Amino acid sequence: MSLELSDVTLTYPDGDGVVTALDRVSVRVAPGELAAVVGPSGSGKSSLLAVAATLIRPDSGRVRVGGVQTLGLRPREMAELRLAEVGIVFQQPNLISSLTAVEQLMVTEHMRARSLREARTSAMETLAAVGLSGKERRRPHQLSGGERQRVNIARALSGRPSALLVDEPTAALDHERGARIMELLAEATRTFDVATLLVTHDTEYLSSAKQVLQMRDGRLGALAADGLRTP
Ligand SMILES: Nc1ncnc2c1ncn2[C@@H]1O[C@H](COP(=O)(O)OP(=O)(O)OP(=O)(O)O)[C@@H](O)[C@H]1O
Repeated sequence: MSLELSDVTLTYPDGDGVVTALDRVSVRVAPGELAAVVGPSGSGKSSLLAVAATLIRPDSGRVRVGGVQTLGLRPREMAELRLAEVGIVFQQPNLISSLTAVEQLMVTEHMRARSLREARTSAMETLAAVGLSGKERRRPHQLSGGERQRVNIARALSGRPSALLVDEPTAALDHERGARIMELLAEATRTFDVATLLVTHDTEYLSSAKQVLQMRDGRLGALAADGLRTP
């Protein structure tokens, strides 16, 4: 089940007028596919992620996640859909300092009303899939920056979402670690058959992306060698 935004427009109030953060944006990401969106600061990348994550309702247009059309859903139904179908990787891992890696995942597993035993088994499997076998009982301060980012990614994948939304995953990492995290995201996208939409300033790691799109002034187009080509 893919992630699909069709003709999405989002405005924010700005004094007497409005700012158009997303201007008739359409994008479709298939399961197992990674799409990257690049664009300058203020172009609308965070707004795109927030709408795709069902955190913000657009003014117009349609958002479909995990086969569900979100238009017309009540806030509670949106929250349930988000919990079941959406994984979000924030730029900062925001791990809880007193919890071990496996416990970080179990917190979100438990929110999905799983038994503790099921939650632990699933959390261990997910950590293994991101290369953290043997480090399940470490707390955040006992992990490297890259390993903390892996726990962050594993936590977002732990509910087996249909869509994975990733905000600037390489921003705080050096070149080698940044490249490894992008490879991991590409691999996890295939392993978990998830539709991954990633936004980034970094244009150097885009080879793992199936689609590369460019956001400019709220409009999304294919990234062409000669600049923006609107669809
Ligand atoms: N809550 C808000 N109220 C008013 N305007 C906003 C709000 N959030 C964002 N904007 C405006 O919407 C536009 C898009 O912002 P957005 O945060 O989506 O850009 P971005 O590409 O993610 O930027 P950055 O790379 O700097 O994080 C910008 O003009 C921004 O000033």
